[in-house]
Amino acid sequence: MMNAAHQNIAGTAMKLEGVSKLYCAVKALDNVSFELRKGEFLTMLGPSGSGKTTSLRAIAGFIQPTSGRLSIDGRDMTGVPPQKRNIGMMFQDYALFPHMTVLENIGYPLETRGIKRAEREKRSLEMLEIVGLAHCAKRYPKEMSGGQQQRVALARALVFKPDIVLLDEPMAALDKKLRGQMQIEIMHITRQVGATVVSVTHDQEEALVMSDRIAIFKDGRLEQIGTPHELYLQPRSEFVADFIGEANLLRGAVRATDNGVTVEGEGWKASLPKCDPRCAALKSGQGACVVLRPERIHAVPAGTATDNAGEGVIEDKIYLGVEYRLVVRMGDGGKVNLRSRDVASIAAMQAGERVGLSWSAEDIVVIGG
Ligand SMILES: Nc1ncnc2c1ncn2[C@@H]1O[C@H](COP(=O)(O)OP(=O)(O)OP(=O)(O)O)[C@@H](O)[C@H]1O
Repeated sequence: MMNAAHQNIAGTAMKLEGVSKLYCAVKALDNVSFELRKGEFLTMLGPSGSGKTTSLRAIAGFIQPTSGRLSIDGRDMTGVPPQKRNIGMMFQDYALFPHMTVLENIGYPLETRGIKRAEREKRSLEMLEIVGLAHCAKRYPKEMSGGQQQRVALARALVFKPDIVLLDEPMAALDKKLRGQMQIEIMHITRQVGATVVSVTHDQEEALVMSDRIAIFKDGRLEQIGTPHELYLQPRSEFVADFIGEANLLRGAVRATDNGVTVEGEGWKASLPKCDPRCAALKSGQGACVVLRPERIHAVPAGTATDNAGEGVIEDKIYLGVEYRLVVRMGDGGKVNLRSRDVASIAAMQAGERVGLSWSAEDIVVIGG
């Protein structure tokens, strides 16, 4: 994660203001605005067709936005071709040159920038050291493993100190175990050299592991941008709540009471006290969605309802070592998942029995409308 000193010296690396891209009737990007800070690792996450690649291509200069403005380091990028943008790129297939050695591959962007051979080799070797492959300088890409090739590609993307490095599905070609290792390695290397990174992925875990902030895309729109923690604790839409981490989404009706506001469904009730600022956005008679994270729900004896509680029937009880997972069927047939480390009390509960669920008002998110 970015440390405080890092944030203080950081300025704005890139700014998107109302960027849209139309392909005939398709809005590949719809009025996207956000700022990227220097030294930040931002991941664009979203389902297929949500606009991640289009954003990456617009930043790289391969496509021009239909409207809006994109600036890098304060410079308007309208009409600036890719080769005139100081951007490094790493693709999922690495795109290393097979006829060049590892050292020559890394030095290639320096060569195209007119850097002399001795300086090129010195800087390429320094980068090879940073990615831990100094012993492989004379090898050819085909003599390297997938993970090693990826580190060479990363070194090539970083060697000329680009303003921004773009990573396009960087782990897609790696198996699951190597992917986990490389996520951590790429994160460390890019932070070590102070790179500003924009990465694209479908993989929620990868986004959570590597990013300072995550931008969540849906249908060409930026749904929400924030730190992994913010997105998990304060999702602003059902989509984001469901996309980041595991969530129970309970839909119910809003009712104003003497004490505050409740949202109620069949067999459950969530209550916010009058002093809670969230009450202001909730209007009696409207629908709302209550987001409950599985680890924030407590299993209690049935019939001990409070202001923030529900009741249902245990459908599955699964022991996972450090915790139990319970699947509880609610009155309307919907299911609630909970995870509990209170192994002793859950062990006594049986599938088919009624169980109470309780939570505290601070641990829920209420999405109105
Ligand atoms: N060159 C193009 N011509 C027409 N439509 C396009 C073009 N490029 C993208 N689109 C459309 O724009 C929308 C956004 O596409 P984009 O490739 O940015 O999505 P994505 O989030 O990167 O998806 P994926 O995860 O599948 O790569 C999609 O509906 C896509 O079909």
